[in-house]
Amino acid sequence: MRQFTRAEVLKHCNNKDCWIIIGNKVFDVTKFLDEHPGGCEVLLEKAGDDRTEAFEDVGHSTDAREMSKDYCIGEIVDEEKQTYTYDKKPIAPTTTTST
Ligand code: HEM
Repeated sequence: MRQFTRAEVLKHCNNKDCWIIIGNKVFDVTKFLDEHPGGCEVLLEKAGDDRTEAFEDVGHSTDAREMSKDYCIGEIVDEEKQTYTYDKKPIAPTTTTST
């Protein structure tokens, strides 16, 4: 898989050339701008940036996650990989404690 630095991805930040980062993967969503059910604005407003939290906050469907694979062009270089908040959550919580 091709590797990119975050600085490199940030250069692709307009409607003719729009990349975003989700979960340390790099997506070229230029051709997807007109097709995104959530609109092109949300993709363009922080084009070139890390959109992991926003992507997760929307609660994208499994279909959406599958669809994103078509646009994946590589990943972030190892030195710049992030640990996201969802990485820290337990995968299968066995108890639900509310305080
Ligand atoms: C490659 C990346 C992405 C793909 C393939 C994708 C795909 C989709 C799809 C298929 C939907 C329809 C609902 C669903 O199936 O979940 C959707 C809705 C939406 N997406 Fe994305 N999305 C991407 C990135 C993003 C990002 C970065 C944002 C940033 C906020 C975003 C915001 C939204 C919003 C606001 C909706 C509308 C939700 C609604 O109206 O209920 N998406 N997206």
